[in-house]
Amino acid sequence: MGPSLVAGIDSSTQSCKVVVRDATTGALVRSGRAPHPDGTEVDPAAWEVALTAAIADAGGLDDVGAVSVGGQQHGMVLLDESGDVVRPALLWNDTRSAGAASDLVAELGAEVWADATGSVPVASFTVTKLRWTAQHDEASAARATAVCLPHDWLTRRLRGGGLTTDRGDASGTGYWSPTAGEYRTDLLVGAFGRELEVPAVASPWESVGEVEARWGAAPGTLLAPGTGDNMAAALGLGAQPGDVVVSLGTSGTAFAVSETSTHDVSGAVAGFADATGRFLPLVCTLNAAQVLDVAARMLGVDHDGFARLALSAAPGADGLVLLPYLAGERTPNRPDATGVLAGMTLANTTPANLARAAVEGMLCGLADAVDALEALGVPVGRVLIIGGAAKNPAVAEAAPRVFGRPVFLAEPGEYVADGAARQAAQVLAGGSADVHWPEASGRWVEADPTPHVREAYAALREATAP
Ligand SMILES: Nc1ncnc2c1ncn2[C@@H]1O[C@H](COP(=O)(O)OP(=O)(O)O)[C@@H](O)[C@H]1O
Ligand SMILES: O=C(CO)[C@@H](O)[C@H](O)COP(=O)(O)O
Repeated sequence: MGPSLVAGIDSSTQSCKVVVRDATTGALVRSGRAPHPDGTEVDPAAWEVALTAAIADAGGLDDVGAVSVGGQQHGMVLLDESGDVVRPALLWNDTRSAGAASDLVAELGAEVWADATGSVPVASFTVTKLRWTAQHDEASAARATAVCLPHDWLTRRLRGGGLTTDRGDASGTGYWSPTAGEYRTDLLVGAFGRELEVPAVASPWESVGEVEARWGAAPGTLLAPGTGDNMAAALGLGAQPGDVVVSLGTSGTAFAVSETSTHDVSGAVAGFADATGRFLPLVCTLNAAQVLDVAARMLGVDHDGFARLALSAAPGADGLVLLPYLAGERTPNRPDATGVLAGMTLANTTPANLARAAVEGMLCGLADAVDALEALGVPVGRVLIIGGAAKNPAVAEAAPRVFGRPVFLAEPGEYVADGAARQAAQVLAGGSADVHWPEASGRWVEADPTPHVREAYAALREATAP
């Protein structure tokens, strides 16, 4: 009998997490983690350092049969002729390429982009970072011979060479068509000025090689294709059409598994592919968990103290409203925006109301995201909440009020790493055999809706529109 364990990796914005699970039952056997450096431009070597530490923290890979990497989407990793990294990676939340995004959309028109790639590019998309590099870092552009994404690069490092990716992550580049399942080299060349080598796109349950011995893996340890972190989370949760997942990590995302592709010309909904052969319409904001981190720091409290403050305030924070665009914003597309605190009076400007306004502002951005999915015809049966900030009791209390419906609060967990592990289990099983892991557990949270909170937020959002 072969090994019965698999490892899933989540190389996300703020940290690297590893889970080791039983391939047959999905039971968690052990796990580990390590932090990533801050910043929106990161040397990929730092991800490898963190992966090495997280694997060690998780007790190593010597007894696992297959490994898969889920990673933050869109980040641009440029390689030279020798396969070395050319410049620090530009991450999904680096807004320097906003001007490049506007130019690319103006050159072809939003409809052409939405038709070709499912999405209208904003600063997050890899294609805009290629244009930015061609214009602002000519020396790096001249050296580059290949482009890949964070999960592609770590997969390459685990294998010891080669470039592979999957449908999910390829769909966030801006030069791959989820409907045709093919690269749009013309779009890459239009952005960068010439061709670059791109990773081969593996099918969902295809093995893309073996893990090199230097990682402490046994000979024959398989590598699964990996995928983007949101696609991996969908897989880890076992999301089905009708489920809308809201992830409150560094990014705030709302996404759903769909049998059909989407092509939103407004650009609000990105028409990604998922990790299983289906599609993953997704809305992403730049401002989620870190809004609460900053608010807690400003108030001089930890996450628990912050929750106590926010829970002690009434819904609506006595009229205090936070538009939380602290990192600029992606949806709506306002890359140069800053946060705005409105409605301050002598009476309502208290620590409790500030904490409440931060929670509500973050959630209102995500409630808008769910509305955008629904407006595109995505069915919203169940809203599931995951991600670091979902651990905060104030978020759990406010979410059903702001979303205006009961929400399913998934048990705190590493759903991206779990999804990667599940993909690894499927690859280990030979691809075609179905792997059945139990559904994610959690609890329903209900509360009376507070539409006045959404209305006050929408008024501020519109009043500050450029
Ligand atoms: N109890 C909590 N309350 C609010 N935020 C939290 C809590 N625990 C963790 N976080 C925040 O969640 C974020 C990490 O979430 P995670 O989903 O792992 O992000 P990512 O995948 O983008 O790296 C950090 O900003 C962290 O401070
Ligand atoms: O850009 C997107 C989705 O399009 C982000 O969701 C990134 O994939 C980063 O995710 P987290 O690190 O916040 O999980």
